[in-house]
Amino acid sequence: MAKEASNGDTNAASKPPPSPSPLRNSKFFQSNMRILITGGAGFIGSHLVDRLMENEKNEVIVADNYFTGSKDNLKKWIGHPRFELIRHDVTEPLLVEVDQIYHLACPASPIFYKYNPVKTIKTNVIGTLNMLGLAKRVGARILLTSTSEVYGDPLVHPQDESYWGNVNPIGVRSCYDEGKRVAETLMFDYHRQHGIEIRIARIFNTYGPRMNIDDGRVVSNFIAQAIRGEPLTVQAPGTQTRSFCYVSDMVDGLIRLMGGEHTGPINIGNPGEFTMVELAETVKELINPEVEIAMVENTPDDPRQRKPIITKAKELLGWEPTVKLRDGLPLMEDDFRTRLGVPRKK
Ligand SMILES: NC(=O)c1ccc[n+]([C@@H]2O[C@H](COP(=O)([O-])OP(=O)(O)OC[C@H]3O[C@@H](n4cnc5c(N)ncnc54)[C@H](O)[C@@H]3O)[C@@H](O)[C@H]2O)c1
Ligand SMILES: O=c1ccn([C@@H]2O[C@H](COP(=O)(O)OP(=O)(O)O[C@H]3OC[C@@H](O)[C@H](O)[C@H]3O)[C@@H](O)[C@H]2O)c(=O)[nH]1
Repeated sequence: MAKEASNGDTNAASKPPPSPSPLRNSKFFQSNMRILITGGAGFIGSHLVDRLMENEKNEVIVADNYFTGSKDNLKKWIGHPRFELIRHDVTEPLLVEVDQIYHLACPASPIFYKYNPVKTIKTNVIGTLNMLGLAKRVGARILLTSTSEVYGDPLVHPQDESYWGNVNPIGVRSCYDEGKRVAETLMFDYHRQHGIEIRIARIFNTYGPRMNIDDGRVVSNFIAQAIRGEPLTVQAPGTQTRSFCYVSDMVDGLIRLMGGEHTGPINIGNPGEFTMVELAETVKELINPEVEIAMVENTPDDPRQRKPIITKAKELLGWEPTVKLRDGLPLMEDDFRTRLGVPRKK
């Protein structure tokens, strides 16, 4: 006779072992890639979530403290069986079983990263250490979204990945640019010392729908100002340059980098280079020819020029941007008009 099981079921020993849960056979458990995105409620992160969720084999977990991000950016996925959202600050350890980690968590707009500089550097250093610790523990591949700001105020122009940069270590931007430089160092030390699979993207200025309206970055400022009919605030001298990448191109580059064989660092950005006066004139022409352009005071240590060389991305990832600034700006305008409640004039 079968030995009585503790639950009183005398037939327990003769039955096949119970399957852990009937959900095992549902779609949820058939995923073959479990992906953590830190900072996934932010601008780039939420677009990355959208793209990764399109693949039914992916299960996506977002960890975000909502400092500059919002649940609103993820509302279409909340409740989806392949999606989880965790309120979590990366300066604290996190344990989740994942195969890949996209580590984006960090405020990106200068006004936000300068707001609490000690927290920004903690996020970059302790946050990256925690995510590397997680990658080591569960054997995950980890991608860091580093930045063109590691080149500082570059003395070499345009910039390729071999340039070591010109960064002020004690300036008001250092919490971010030195923070990201340490984060890159940690990535390579974990790779060399512990064999962790790492990927580093050096992202150049990215724009698109879902940027915070009062984010403070130049493209979101100019578009919101043009829609509201306010002067476009060009920070002096206006001859400083940036190269702007549309967010869908950026997400494509990040996914290719994660899926490829190269650690990086690899520049991901659009080499089209514009002065801030040129950008203001383009926004004025496309969105509101009536607005004025006003020259205002700049902030310390503003890099004077920035343009990526993307030969590595082209050759190693088969990636290059496809959306020109003139095509991307109207797509962002639509989103800003909807959120500001200001429809286009007929
Ligand atoms: N957008 C760009 O032009 C650009 C350029 C270079 C690099 N990057 C990098 O890409 C990443 C994403 O940038 P973004 O433009 O989407 O910025 P964002 O501010 O919209 O998103 C950052 C996200 O990280 C979250 N976050 C911040 N600190 C956190 C913490 N301690 N713990 C958990 N979550 C935290 C925020 O709440 C937000 O959701 C950042 O790492 C940024 O440095 C962006
Ligand atoms: O209203 C504005 C805002 C900004 N600017 C100028 O526009 C340029 C770009 O400034 P942003 O604040 O958009 O961004 P920055 O290029 O300085 O930094 C960004 O670079 C790369 C990323 O890591 C970050 O997203 C962010 O730090 C600067 O020269 C700034 O002086 C204006 O002329 N007017």
